[in-house]
Amino acid sequence: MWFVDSCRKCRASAPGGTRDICTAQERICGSAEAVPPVRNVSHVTNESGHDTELGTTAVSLREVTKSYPGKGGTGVRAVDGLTLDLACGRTVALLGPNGAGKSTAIGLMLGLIPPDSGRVAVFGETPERAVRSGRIGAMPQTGRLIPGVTVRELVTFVHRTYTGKGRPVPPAGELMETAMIADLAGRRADRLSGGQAQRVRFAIAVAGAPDLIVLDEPTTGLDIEARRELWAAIRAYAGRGSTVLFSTHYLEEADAEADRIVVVDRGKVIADGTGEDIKRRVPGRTVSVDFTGSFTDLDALPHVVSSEVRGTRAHLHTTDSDATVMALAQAGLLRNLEVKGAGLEEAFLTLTGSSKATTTTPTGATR
Ligand SMILES: Nc1ncnc2c1ncn2[C@@H]1O[C@H](COP(=O)(O)OP(=O)(O)OP(=O)(O)O)[C@@H](O)[C@H]1O
Repeated sequence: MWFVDSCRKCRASAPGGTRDICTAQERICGSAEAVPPVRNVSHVTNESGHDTELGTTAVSLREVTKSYPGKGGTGVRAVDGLTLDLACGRTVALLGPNGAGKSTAIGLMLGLIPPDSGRVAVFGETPERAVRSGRIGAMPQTGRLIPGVTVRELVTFVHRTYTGKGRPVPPAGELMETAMIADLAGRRADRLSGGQAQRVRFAIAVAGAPDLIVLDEPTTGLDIEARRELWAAIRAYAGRGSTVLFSTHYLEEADAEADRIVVVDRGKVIADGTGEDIKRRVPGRTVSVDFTGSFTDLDALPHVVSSEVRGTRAHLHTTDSDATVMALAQAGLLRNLEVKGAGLEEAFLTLTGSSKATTTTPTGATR
């Protein structure tokens, strides 16, 4: 059995550990699942009264692999030897192009998908046990709200399934306030806008006051205002000491909302750190010029990783801005030149090595 620094339950302490007693540690130690020890724990008490420890592991994946059968015997390796630890109390973004393995990784963490090999632990337990004990709440990518009931009826019903089960949960009214849906209480759940429905789904996901909430592309398809409102609700929840893991295609969203960004591609982690860390890893720059010609011509310029045209401005993401600028000059395209350091988007495109990767800006334009 693995144990944290010290624990009343297993009566063991890791080298250098203290004898402080912590109920959260007790829960973690109660499992036979292995999670690596984490040091320098500081405590946060969340709204539900549970101790959450910044620095203690909420989710641990060890060499996890998952393949799906494909046509003609060729399988797809969706998750490929993934090793990842998510610390309690943090907000983490899982970023990656289409088909990178984000949803599969989330399915593994939620116990919805069994791994082919490797080990998945959530708060030191199997995902299934963590889900059963109410420690994880999830908002999947798809799923309609039950028709024919009001928002209040739906949220109250889900809330009731969690009350009296040992975990303290906030009153249903407070839950609706947190999810910013109090004003929708009397509305039919199946007749809401996309953004309103997502906030109701968020309320359902947090109804059991989980310590970890997993959100699979929570803002996809929402307009700017709806995204802003959903994030206000998620942020309020995270602020109570809960761990948040979300997958997204919105790079700016990951940069703005996450303490840590984990970039996955072809089922592997290819970058991991803060938005600043990830930007620093990429020496690329953005070269912008006035442009009214063909978009595809720009991709062929030397060292251009990706390009886009917004209005009459072309923005070229390049790994060698000098060479790109020279080529633009030779092509007679050097008008109103501007050269800037790489943003997260350029970093992402360079790291995933593909200008064809589907990334989306918060304005909704997909490339
Ligand atoms: N049930 C399945 N059967 C077969 N292949 C699957 C299945 N689910 C996912 N895949 C494949 O596994 C790979 C990873 O898919 P996954 O949905 O995990 O990626 P993703 O990063 O979440 O993608 P997206 O951003 O498009 O949602 C893809 O190649 C996908 O086609």
